[in-house]
Amino acid sequence: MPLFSAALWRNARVWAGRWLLVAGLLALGGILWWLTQVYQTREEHTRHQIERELHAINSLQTQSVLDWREQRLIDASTLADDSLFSLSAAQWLQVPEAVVLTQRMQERLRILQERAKYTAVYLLNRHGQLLLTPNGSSTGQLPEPEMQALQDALAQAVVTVVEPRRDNFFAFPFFSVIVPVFEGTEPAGAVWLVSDVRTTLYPKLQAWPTPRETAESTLFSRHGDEVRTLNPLRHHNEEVSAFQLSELHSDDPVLQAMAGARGVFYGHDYRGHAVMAMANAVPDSPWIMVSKIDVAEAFADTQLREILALSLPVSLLLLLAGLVFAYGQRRAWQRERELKTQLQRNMRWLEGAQKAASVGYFAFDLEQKQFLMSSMGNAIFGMPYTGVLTLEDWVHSIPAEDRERVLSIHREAIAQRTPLRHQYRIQRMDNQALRWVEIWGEYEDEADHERVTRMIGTIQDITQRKQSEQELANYRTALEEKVRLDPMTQIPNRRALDEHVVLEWHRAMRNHAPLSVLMIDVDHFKAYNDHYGHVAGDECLRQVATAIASCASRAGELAARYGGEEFSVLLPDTNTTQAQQSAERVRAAIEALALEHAHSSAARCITVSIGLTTIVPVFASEPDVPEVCDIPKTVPLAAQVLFEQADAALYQAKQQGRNRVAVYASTAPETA
Ligand SMILES: Nc1nc2c(ncn2[C@@H]2O[C@H](COP(=O)(O)OP(=O)(O)OP(=O)(O)O)[C@@H](O)[C@H]2O)c(=O)[nH]1
Repeated sequence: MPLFSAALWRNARVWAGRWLLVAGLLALGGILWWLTQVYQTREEHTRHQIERELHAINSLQTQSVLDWREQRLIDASTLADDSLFSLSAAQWLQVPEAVVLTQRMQERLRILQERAKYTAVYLLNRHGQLLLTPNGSSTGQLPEPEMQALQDALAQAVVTVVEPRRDNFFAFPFFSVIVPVFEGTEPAGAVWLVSDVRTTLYPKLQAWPTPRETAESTLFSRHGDEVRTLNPLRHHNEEVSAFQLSELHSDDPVLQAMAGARGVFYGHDYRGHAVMAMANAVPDSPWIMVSKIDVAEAFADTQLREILALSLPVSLLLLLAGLVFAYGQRRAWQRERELKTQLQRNMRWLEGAQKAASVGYFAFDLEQKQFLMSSMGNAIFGMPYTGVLTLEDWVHSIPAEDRERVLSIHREAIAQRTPLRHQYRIQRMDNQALRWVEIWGEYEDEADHERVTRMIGTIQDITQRKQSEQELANYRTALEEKVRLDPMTQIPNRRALDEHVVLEWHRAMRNHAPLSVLMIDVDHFKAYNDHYGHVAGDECLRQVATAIASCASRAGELAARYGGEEFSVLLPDTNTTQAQQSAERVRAAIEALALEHAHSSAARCITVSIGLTTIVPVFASEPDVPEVCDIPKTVPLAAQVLFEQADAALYQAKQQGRNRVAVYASTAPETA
């Protein structure tokens, strides 16, 4: 006996498979966790890198703007401290019509404009009237904010600035510096230095050292509920210079910066995009520099790079898993194909066998009330192959006289849930021919009777078998008849007589009725044979037999050839007197044949001698009937006594001269 049985091995394989699956899932989970950790670490690293980049750029640009602003103020302060220029300007303001002074003043203004790269330079009086430019005299009045700045500059003797703004005065946004001019201690006027911020400031903000598409630096300043932008917004279709605070997202970097946020922070900008931002105030100004970049862009490259890097092991894993899966699928597919081929071959064999044996199979759906049939199943009912036989068609195929019987058998089988074994006749649908079929049916799932819905089984055309059986039965009957018939005389033989006498003996015993037997022998038949020949002897015996048989016509009576030229007649329910009469009728009937017998001592024709006996059979144990010692207890042997007694009587008839009837006479009573 093997150490491990097949069941144990199978069990072990199943468990090994389960453990392998669990181990595989755990390994996959571990790898995914490790990949996530690696990805998060690298993402954090990238975040720090971008924050550093943003910080550097913002600081750089803030410093650059600060430098630009300070440079403007330094230039202006230098001008304010230039006493020679102040003196010249004050003189010219007193005598503006002096040509030489005017030319000298214009020259100074031109040098100033070119050196400090101002967009416009004006000399104006202390009332704000524009008087002189590098290109010639000028007219007009200083605009309002600058007017206020002029007042402050003259009052405090300091250089004042007007923050960048838009005004109809110029077609561009401009930054103003007012430099006061004094004559001694008396305010005389001022120089108005104008910078176009588009050409002087914007380039400093646009210079972003990395090729980022969404990177943007903007200078903001707050004015009540309004936020003004100093430079245009990179991603705004229209040129917007101001926002209402309410228009901005609650976490807009500008709002956060206004609220004091500094360093790197996150939010959503005016486009609604998630951004990383950095804010810095420009010292000594109301400006706040906000630099930002879209989170999506900041991490896009990184994510792509990380995903590409991390996807390599994942891809390898997936490839491996895919290969294993494909291998498994291929094996399963091959196995399935083999099974299908095997199944198809088996089905072909089965169908061939069913066709040869005229067997079809069916599935009877108890709920749908229809038979699902195989092709042979349909063919047996003489219908084209549809795969279905409706209950109605099936019922109609059963001959009307058999229908109720067949249906009740089916109903009972379904009700009792017992297997169906049944033979019945059907009428084919195509040619109406009557056929015998045999049906074998069982329920599909016998274990669960409650849910039985189908009976499956086979149906076979057994017409030929039935015909063969019938022919066999007929042949057997004929054979049996022949076995009990004497071939020459065509009347029952000794065998038939023996069987019949046993039956009648029993009946007589039950009914206490007399039973008589005639033993008949043809007289001098040897002489007849010798004289007329055996062929004539046979013919004579046939006629004698026919005549004797015609005398035994009552129910239960049987005439038989006992052997040779001896015949016997069994007369049930017949007493001695009646038997004598019957015997006389037989004797007379033979005589009446008038078959010539020239060598008979009894007559000139064929005659017979008859011995008869009558017995009333009784049970040997009956108390009031004296036991007859010479009658055996078994019925066949007891019946044999009848023939012995009749034979004895026949002997007497022969002795007494033949052609006569003799009754058996003994000392014993007539019953046995
Ligand atoms: N032709 C023919 N003869 C038969 C047949 N069976 C028996 N026999 C003859 O019947 C004869 C009987 O003769 P026996 O027994 O001597 O008696 P019997 O000549 O009839 O004389 P009793 O009986 O004394 O009158 C025999 O010769 C048999 O050959 C048969 O089937 N056909």
